[in-house]
Amino acid sequence: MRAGVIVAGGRSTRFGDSNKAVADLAGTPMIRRVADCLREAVDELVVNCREDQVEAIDAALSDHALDPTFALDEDPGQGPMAGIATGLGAVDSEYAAVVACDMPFVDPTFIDYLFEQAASHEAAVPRPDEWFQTTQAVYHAEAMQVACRRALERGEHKVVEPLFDLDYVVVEREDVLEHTTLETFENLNTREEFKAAADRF
Ligand SMILES: Nc1nc2c(ncn2[C@@H]2O[C@H](COP(=O)(O)OP(=O)(O)OP(=O)(O)O)[C@@H](O)[C@H]2O)c(=O)[nH]1
Ligand SMILES: [Mg+2]
Repeated sequence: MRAGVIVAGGRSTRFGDSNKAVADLAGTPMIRRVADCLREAVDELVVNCREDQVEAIDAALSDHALDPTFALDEDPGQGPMAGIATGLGAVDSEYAAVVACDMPFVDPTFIDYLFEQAASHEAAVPRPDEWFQTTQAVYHAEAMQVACRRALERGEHKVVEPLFDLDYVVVEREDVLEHTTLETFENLNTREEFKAAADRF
């Protein structure tokens, strides 16, 4: 069993006043596009968000084959790492792919590859450039959850911080490019980026 966790508890400030997770992207809410991609790679789906987002996200994912469950931020606005921990706390599977709600081009074959790489380790995290792509990575759910909670207790909010407590595999650029394209990491933040991306579906 493999899980997917979509992290969607952000405030979408660069997008304006509305929740970008459910914003229309070429006729489909963005988060539904992410769930559709994950459907090819996982058996269960958890959506992490704030309580006030549930109704709209649930509607955006209505009748989805993965039948998502929600994991709500108790203390909203603590950043993506807190959301990752909350989401991972709700999965049944040993390993979970964490994907941000604003990555509508996520490549399921690459997610498969990350699951393979994470096996017998505690995480597989792509590093296509100088940054770790911690919101498109596969984690041992329990181990990462514990590491996130520890990092938060230390007052750390950077998502790389819990990695250093884990046995993690780095999927370097060359390896990334052998299995997918950089489009998989593209994340949409502004209305302009939405408009430009919509033309590609
Ligand atoms: N649970 C949770 N998720 C978050 C939080 N902040 C960001 N995220 C999620 O992390 C991912 C990447 O974050 P951003 O691209 O910065 O999204 P955002 O924070 O909603 O948008 P901006 O306000 O424009 O930065 C998105 O999937 C967000 O939903 C948070 O405080 N809590
Ligand atoms: Mg943000």
